[in-house]
This record gives sequence, structure tokens and C-alpha cells, in this order.
Amino acid sequence: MIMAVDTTPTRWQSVYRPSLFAGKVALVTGGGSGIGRSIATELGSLGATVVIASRDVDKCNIAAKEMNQYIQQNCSDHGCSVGKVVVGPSTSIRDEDQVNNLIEHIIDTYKALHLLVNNAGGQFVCSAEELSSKGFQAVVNTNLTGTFHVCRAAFENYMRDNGGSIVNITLGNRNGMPNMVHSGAARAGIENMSITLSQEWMESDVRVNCVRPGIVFTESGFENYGPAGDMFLEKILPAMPAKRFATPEEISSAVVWLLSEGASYVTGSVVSVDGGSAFHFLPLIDIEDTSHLPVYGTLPRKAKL
Ligand SMILES: CCCCCCCCC/C=C/C(=O)SCCNC(=O)CCNC(=O)[C@H](O)C(C)(C)COP(=O)(O)OP(=O)(O)OC[C@H]1O[C@@H](n2cnc3c(N)ncnc32)[C@H](O)[C@@H]1OP(=O)(O)O
Ligand SMILES: NC(=O)C1=CN([C@@H]2O[C@H](COP(=O)(O)OP(=O)(O)OC[C@H]3O[C@@H](n4cnc5c(N)ncnc54)[C@H](OP(=O)(O)O)[C@@H]3O)[C@@H](O)[C@H]2O)C=CC1
Repeated sequence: MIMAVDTTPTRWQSVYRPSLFAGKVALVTGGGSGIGRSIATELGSLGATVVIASRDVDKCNIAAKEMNQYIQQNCSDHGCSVGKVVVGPSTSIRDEDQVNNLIEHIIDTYKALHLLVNNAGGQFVCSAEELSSKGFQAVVNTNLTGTFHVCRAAFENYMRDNGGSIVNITLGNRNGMPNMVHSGAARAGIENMSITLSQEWMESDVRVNCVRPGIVFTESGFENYGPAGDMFLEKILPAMPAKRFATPEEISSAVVWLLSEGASYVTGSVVSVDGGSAFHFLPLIDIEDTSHLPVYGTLPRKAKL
């Protein structure tokens, strides 16, 4: 079994300019754990007021307390504008009414929503053959429909009239996602949706981009897979060109750049943060039977296993 690791960024410090996001209001969905927690911490340490929201408010409250301790420490060390992490109401992004309630809460309380990171999401390991329609829909509704709900509510309630920057987290699905057909399809949908939104919302000065992580060793994420998660360590890790996974901070760094004015001419893009994995075959499934794909024409014996 995989051992849990503490991903709290203790000695980490953002490479970006202190106070970069002073006065800005951000929403990070799923910001109470893993990658979202790193993004929220970095945005807060750069001066933003960061709302984190997911289904489990207790988890978010504990995480926010720890993040604020880090931000206070980091900012007092460097004399920068102090941001903070606050917790929004319990929200399942699958539920449009809950999403609208969250966005209205943010606008009422903080009077703005400049930056949005759609990080909430997930999936389970299951072959397409065994996956029920309900299971497929649960993952598509969470990742694709949920991301759409949040984007649209943020646009309608604030960004249409004030501009903004949106980053959607997807997943390394370039070669398909054996045993995760639901998530591969949903993330491809998010990437195409983001291109569409980047064009429809250009006139409102809203940029929409995606960050596509490779594999990130987050405690919560890997626990979710149980024994199937061991496959990532035993088979995928040695096959990766970089021979290591990503840190949550490496994903956050790309997200922060895309959110910042330094990416003012970047919209409709997908930034892969995967150590080159997208261009390297990763054995997500074993295909051991050598008798498939009937031969058309003549194949020399030595050209087949
Ligand atoms: C670069 C190269 C990179 C290539 C490699 C890329 C590797 C990617 C690594 C990615 C890592 C991460 O994303 S890490 C992040 C992981 N974190 C998460 O996944 C946490 C978030 N997860 C969730 O919220 C949920 O688990 C979620 C997946 C959305 C399911 O939502 P729900 O809880 O509502 O679902 P449920 O109500 O429990 O179930 C709904 C249906 O789904 C079915 N279902 C649920 N779990 C199931 C399971 N394990 N196996 C089969 N079926 C399952 C149920 O049976 C139900 O159908 P029936 O009962 O049959 O009707
Ligand atoms: N770790 C990895 O290797 C990779 C991860 N990703 C993606 O990055 C994102 C973050 O993953 P990671 O940090 O690893 O894992 P986590 O499980 O820590 O993060 C997932 C977050 O999403 C929230 N969430 C899940 N479902 C919902 C929902 N219906 N409504 C609101 N919030 C929800 C969870 O909070 P709560 O349970 O409280 O609702 C949780 O905070 C996910 O989209 C993941 O799929 C992409 C590529 C690789």
C-alpha cells in the first residue's frame, strides 16, 4: 500500500512577485486538499483573498487555518500585502443551485471575483465494460458539468462586466485514459469547452485556460484509489521520462502564471505540467494477449511477438 505523505508546503515560497494579487478575490474549488490547497496557499501568499469551497466544509476550515498560518508567516517575513484564505458554503459543483449560492455569497461578501480556478474533481478506476451509466454520469457531471456551472455563474455574476481570468484543471488524457474512460472524456470536454469560452468571453476581457497535470502525489488523491493506486508507483513512475511525479506546487506555479497579467495574451490554451509524460508511452493497462488485430497482407514472423 502507498504510504500517506504530508504535502503541506512548509519550506516552499512562491517564485512570483510579492503582492502580485493584492486586492484580488479568487475562488479555488476543491481548495481544501491536494493541488487546490497549494493553489489557494500561493494565491493567498501573493495577496489575494481566496475563497475555497467543496462539499466538506470541516475539511476546508481546518485547511484554511493552516494555510493562513503559513501566509501570515510568509508575508510578515517579506513585508508584502497579506492575503487570506476563507471558506465558502458547502458546495457540490454538480448542483447548479449550490454553485449559484456560492458565487452570490462571494459577490455579496467580497464585492468581486477576479480569479477562478476550477480544481474540484476526481474519478475512480473502473474498466469501461464494468462502468455503469450512473458511474459514468457521476464523473462527467462532477468534472465537466460542474466546471461549466462554476464558469457560467462567475461570468454572469461578475466577470461579464468586469473581466477576469479562469484556469480549469484537467488531466493527462492525450493517449486516452484506460480504466478511467469517464474522466478522460470529461477532461477532454473541459479543454474544448475552455476554448469555446475563451472566444465567447473575449469581449468581456475574460481569459480561459487549462492546466493539465501529469501525476501529482497528493495524499487525498492517491488514497482514493486504494490498491489500484499502487500501480501508479510500481508501473507508471518507472516509465515516466522524469522518473518522478509532480509536486502540487509545480501545478500551482503554472496556474498562478496563467491567472496573472503576465499571461495577458494567453487564452484558450492548455499548459501541460507533466515532465514530458504526454509524449512518452505510459503503460496504464497491460495488453498481454498477442493474437489480436488480424493481419491483412503479409507480416514477417519476426515482426510479431
Ligand atoms: C500524463 C499521463 C497521465 C496518465 C495517468 C493519469 C493519472 C491520473 C491521476 C489522477 C489523479 C486524481 O485525479 S487524484 C484526485 C482524486 N480525488 C477524487 O477522485 C476525489 C473526488 N471523487 C469523488 O468525488 C467521487 O469519488 C466521484 C468519483 C466523483 C464519484 O461521485 P459520487 O460519490 O457521487 O459517486 P457515487 O454516488 O459514490 O457513485 C455513483 C456511481 O458511480 C459508481 N462508482 C463509484 N465508485 C466506483 C468504483 N470505485 N468502481 C466502480 N463504480 C463506482 C457507483 O457504483 C455508482 O453507480 P451505481 O451504484 O452502479 O448505480
Ligand atoms: N493528483 C493527480 O495526480 C492529478 C489530479 N488531477 C486533478 O486535480 C484536481 C485536484 O486533485 P487532487 O488535489 O489530487 O485530489 P483531491 O481529492 O485532494 O482534490 C479533489 C477536490 O475536489 C473536491 N471535490 C470533489 N468532488 C466535488 C464536488 N462534487 N463538488 C465540490 N468539490 C468537489 C474535493 O473536496 P470535497 O470532497 O470536500 O468535495 C477535493 O478537495 C482534481 O480535479 C483531480 O482530478 C489531475 C491530474 C493528476
